Amino acid sequence: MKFYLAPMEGITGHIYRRHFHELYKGVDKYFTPFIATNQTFKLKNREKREIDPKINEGMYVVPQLLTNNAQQFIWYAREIKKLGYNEINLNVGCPSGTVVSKHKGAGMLLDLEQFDSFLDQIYTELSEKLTISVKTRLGIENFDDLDRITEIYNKYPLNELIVHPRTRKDFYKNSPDFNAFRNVCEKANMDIGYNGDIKTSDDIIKIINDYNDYNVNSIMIGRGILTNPLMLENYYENKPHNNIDCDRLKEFVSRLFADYVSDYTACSDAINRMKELWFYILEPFDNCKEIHKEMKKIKKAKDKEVYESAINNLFEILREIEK
Ligand SMILES: Cc1cc2nc3c(=O)[nH]c(=O)nc-3n(C[C@H](O)[C@H](O)[C@H](O)COP(=O)(O)O)c2cc1C
Repeated sequence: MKFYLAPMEGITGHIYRRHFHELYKGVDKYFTPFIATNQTFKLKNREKREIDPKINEGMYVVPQLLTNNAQQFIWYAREIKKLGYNEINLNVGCPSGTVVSKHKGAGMLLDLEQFDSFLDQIYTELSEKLTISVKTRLGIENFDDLDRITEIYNKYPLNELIVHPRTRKDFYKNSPDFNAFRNVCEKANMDIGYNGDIKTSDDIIKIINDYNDYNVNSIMIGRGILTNPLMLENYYENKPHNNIDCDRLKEFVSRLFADYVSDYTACSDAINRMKELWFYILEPFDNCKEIHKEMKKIKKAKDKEVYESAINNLFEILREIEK
């Protein structure tokens, strides 16, 4: 089984990926947060940095595109290929209202004929040796179109279909629908990846065991790794999933913060970026009053000193818990 770090806009950018890769093991592929194509046919500086081969050196990085325009997909894909990437991922999952209303992300599933013709155009015109994987939801309001969606994917030589078995309507609520996932596994003719709510080694083992008879070759993990970056090592080394290794975590968040501070003009932006990550890291400690208190301080922090003092206190508490 291969493990992928899910693309997460605003969190798993190049800084997160680099430090994660230097400090933690277990991820085979890293997906960039989506790059939205546009008619200027120009990569923004921020996007260029995200896929700069030097910045991503030593990691298998897959740039992800968000678009419903075949010509734009083709232009961006060629630019990305020129940089040395051999795989591109198409986002057919983003549930955000502004994205879906433009028939992008999960919104591509609103008009399946149009979606089919989009895939047809990119596969007809992109003659370069470039593999395309898709990260997809399985419907808009319900799973009624599931068979048709799978049929469409089956028409094209996709490298891999990474399935997040929720509808657009679900956003990230409700549980992933395993009947819908099994249905895709039964009918799809390509490699399949699973994504959604994998938080512990037991969740991983369940996917491996339950879909042993199908082409499920990868598991993509987002929030589980944000919560505990040690998650895959815990799985490989048979350690409890709440093993966090405070020293390494402290090193990780310190490096991230230092790089965000130098990346942003305002320190408060770097703090905001960290707050988002702390929300996930501290989720398992929701019932711990002392942690709540420090979390509140982090939420209010506007300058480096206040933020760092709260972090130091947090690690003292986490170390006590670790004992
Ligand atoms: C804050 C946030 C940002 C996300 N950004 C992206 C993105 O850029 N591209 C994408 O395909 N999915 C994105 N996702 C979805 C995740 O990649 C993943 O499919 C989702 O979190 C479910 O997996 P998980 O339960 O392992 O986290 C995002 C999710 C969240 C919560």
